Amino acid sequence: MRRAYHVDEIRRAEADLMARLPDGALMQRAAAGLAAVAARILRDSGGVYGARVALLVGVGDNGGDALYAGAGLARRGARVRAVLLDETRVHAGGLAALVEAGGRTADETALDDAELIIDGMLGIGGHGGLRGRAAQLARAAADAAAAVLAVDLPSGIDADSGQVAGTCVRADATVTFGAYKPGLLIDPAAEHAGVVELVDIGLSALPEHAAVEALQAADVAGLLPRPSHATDKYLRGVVGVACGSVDYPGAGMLAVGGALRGGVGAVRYSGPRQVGEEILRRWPEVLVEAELPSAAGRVQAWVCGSGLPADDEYAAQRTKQVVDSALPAVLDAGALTYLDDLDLGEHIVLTPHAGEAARLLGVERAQVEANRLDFVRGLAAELGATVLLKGSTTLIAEPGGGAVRANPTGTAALATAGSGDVLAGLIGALLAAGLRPLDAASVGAYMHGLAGRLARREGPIAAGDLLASLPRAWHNLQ
Ligand SMILES: NC(=O)C1=CN([C@@H]2O[C@H](COP(=O)(O)OP(=O)(O)OC[C@H]3O[C@@H](n4cnc5c(N)ncnc54)[C@H](O)[C@@H]3O)[C@@H](O)[C@H]2O)[C@@H](O)CC1
Ligand SMILES: Nc1ncnc2c1ncn2[C@@H]1O[C@H](COP(=O)(O)OP(=O)(O)O)[C@@H](O)[C@H]1O
Ligand SMILES: [K+]
Repeated sequence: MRRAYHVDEIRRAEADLMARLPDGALMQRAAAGLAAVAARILRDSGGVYGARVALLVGVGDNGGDALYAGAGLARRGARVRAVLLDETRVHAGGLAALVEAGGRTADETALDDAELIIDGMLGIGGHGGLRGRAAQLARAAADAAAAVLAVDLPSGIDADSGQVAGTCVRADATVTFGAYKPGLLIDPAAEHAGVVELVDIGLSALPEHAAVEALQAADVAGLLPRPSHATDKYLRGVVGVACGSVDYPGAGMLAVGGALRGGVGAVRYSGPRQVGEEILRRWPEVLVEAELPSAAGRVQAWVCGSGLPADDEYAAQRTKQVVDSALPAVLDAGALTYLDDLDLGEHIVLTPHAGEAARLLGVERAQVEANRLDFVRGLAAELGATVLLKGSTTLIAEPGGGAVRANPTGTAALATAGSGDVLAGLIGALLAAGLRPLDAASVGAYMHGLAGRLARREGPIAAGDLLASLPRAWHNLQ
């Protein structure tokens, strides 16, 4: 699991540790970790000795880290040049160490022939987007041929929210110190960080709950339902799917397809007769049941809403019956328009995209897009349900607070009609198999993204291709 903490939490943990260590020790640890990663990158392109390294050096401790790491590389024979953001404000000890090791200051032409650029302009002390010379240097780094290694985080991203306001450094790799920051897990900032490596500097006084966490492959493998030897189809779980309508039958098909790939023993379909007949033609193994959920056979969880129209009495009734069953359920798409007066709870997973979330909160879509972390937390708290906010980084929040999950497997290939229906079916199956709502939603998003990544290798994908690659995604984790 990758755990990320907010800047004020990291600062408190850092102060606790600094009080117990000699002056400057923490920066030395950070710089040593940074220099080790830089050396590894340079080794892959011909070695540290003689390599040309440019440092972008800001006015704070982020610049200090870069200078001490640069000194370490210079001692190993690298030709290190420091481009200072402000010559009147620079970490004096770091600059002295660099010069003593044979490095020197330079103007920004140092970027032109560098093999590696180390971005030490701004770390967790940064506020707002890059301005003036910092923005200019970020653009020059983007134009240069060198690989870019960010110190702690790419300069200019918002560490706490993952927002990017204006120009910001785009790194190939980031060395982050002590703990992840939410911005390293949430787009658009995460996308600017490249491969993120965590350097342990001994921070221990971090809060019990992370602000944001991201499941990794091993976590997901541990959560996937696995049938025991002596199981049967009912013990594995039965999921009910109340999706699809006469006007939108495809959404019902795709949700059923996702549910069939979610590790349950059986899928029951409840909906219009003609949609049920279509489903049976494609999947004879589905149990096609009554048109209303309350009349269907027993299930352990429901999926409802994909392909349900708004302002429709039958759709409202299907949604209400699913929620009234008090079973765990996924409410997607159309079902999100019928939430008034329903008794939601943590066991209900709502799956809005930013537009649907905006409508539920009575705000503009752009506001949600601009601060997805706050809005997913707010929506979960306000509606009293588990909320999965879809998007380039899908986020999942519980109504009682706690760590928000950020999905690490997203790919733009998923932005294709019907892909959300597959996701809803998949999460419903994981709920029926017994995963708790937060885990079902985050494992579902992880597998959905992984299936998208596998499928896109063969070319552009449609939602149906996700169904075909889900078993491969599953296999990859076993
Ligand atoms: N937190 C930790 O545990 C550790 C932190 N260290 C380093 O210290 C960094 C934090 O250092 P600082 O607190 O000095 O902060 P930074 O070095 O991130 O930034 C400091 C200064 O940049 C200026 N600034 C802020 N926003 C700006 C903007 N948008 N454009 C231009 N200038 C701007 C301000 O004058 C601010 O005081 C971390 O990111 C990390 O690199 C490490 O040295 C050691 C361990
Ligand atoms: N830029 C993106 N990068 C990664 N995933 C995305 C992006 N845009 C959308 N997605 C994902 O694609 C899926 C689209 O779902 P949704 O908006 O409900 O579409 P539909 O209703 O057509 O199925 C969601 O899982 C969402 O997280
Ligand atoms: K930085």
